[in-house]
Amino acid sequence: MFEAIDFKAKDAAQAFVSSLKETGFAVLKNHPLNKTLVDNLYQAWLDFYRSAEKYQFAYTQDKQDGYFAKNKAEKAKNATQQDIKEYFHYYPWGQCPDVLKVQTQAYFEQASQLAQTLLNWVENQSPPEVAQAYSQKLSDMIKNSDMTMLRILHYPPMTGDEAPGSIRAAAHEDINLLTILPAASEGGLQVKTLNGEWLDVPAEFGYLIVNTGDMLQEASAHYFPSTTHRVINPSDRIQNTSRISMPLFLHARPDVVLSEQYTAHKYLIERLKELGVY
Ligand SMILES: O=C(O)CCC(=O)C(=O)O
Ligand SMILES: [Fe+2]
Repeated sequence: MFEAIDFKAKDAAQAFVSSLKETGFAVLKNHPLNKTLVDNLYQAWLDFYRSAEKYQFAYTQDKQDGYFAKNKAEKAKNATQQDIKEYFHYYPWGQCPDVLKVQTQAYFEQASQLAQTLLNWVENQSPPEVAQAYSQKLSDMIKNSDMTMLRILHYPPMTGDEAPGSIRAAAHEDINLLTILPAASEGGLQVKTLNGEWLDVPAEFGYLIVNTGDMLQEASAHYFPSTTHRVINPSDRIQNTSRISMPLFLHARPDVVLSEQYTAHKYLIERLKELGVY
């Protein structure tokens, strides 16, 4: 089970960073995200996904903003089937339906600010030998970055016609530095522990999931492990239900050196190619 960390506790930063180190993720309670705003966004984006308007926002390969239809959805590295999902990549500079813009931008700012705070915690709590190996301070890696992105996902109700073996989101690791993931509208998210067990993550707004992405793993020479996670298909009881979720992916500027081998840009492009979206 999870031990939730109280975001407002005195030792929160230390507890948070040691959880990332031990498991690649952390569960935060007493977090500052706004439930009403998130609920409203889930409903408003669900309406968008139910309309044909979505097709006017198709993503472009070079910028990666906009709508990814189900048949364009990424295929997790090493997975044999595409995920059963459609999604939208929101960047402040990118495409967004007018009716969703104000609230989506408000949430983007709220979640980005929290992500920055948490990255500062990681920076301050990194052991000296790890911190010395960062090419620049973690907080500088995201300065003026326009790569941080909000992904709004819609997992449609299951129809029974899904390709055998396909799953809402196959096991994967996130590409970015840190991911901020409020409870989805339904359960299904599981994270893999370091001893290989799948653990159900609570889908209650009070618990916020934060996980390490591959770029932080790379920048820390694997001191911080990047968590493997997935979204399993619903049981019979909720077959007819859509699922909406909204991870924020905190990204470094493209020029940032992560390791001897990679800049953030090189790393991202390599990963997008593996996912079949670039
Ligand atoms: O839908 C979720 O709960 C998780 C989504 C996810 O892991 C992702 O899009 O990277
Ligand atoms: Fe993910």
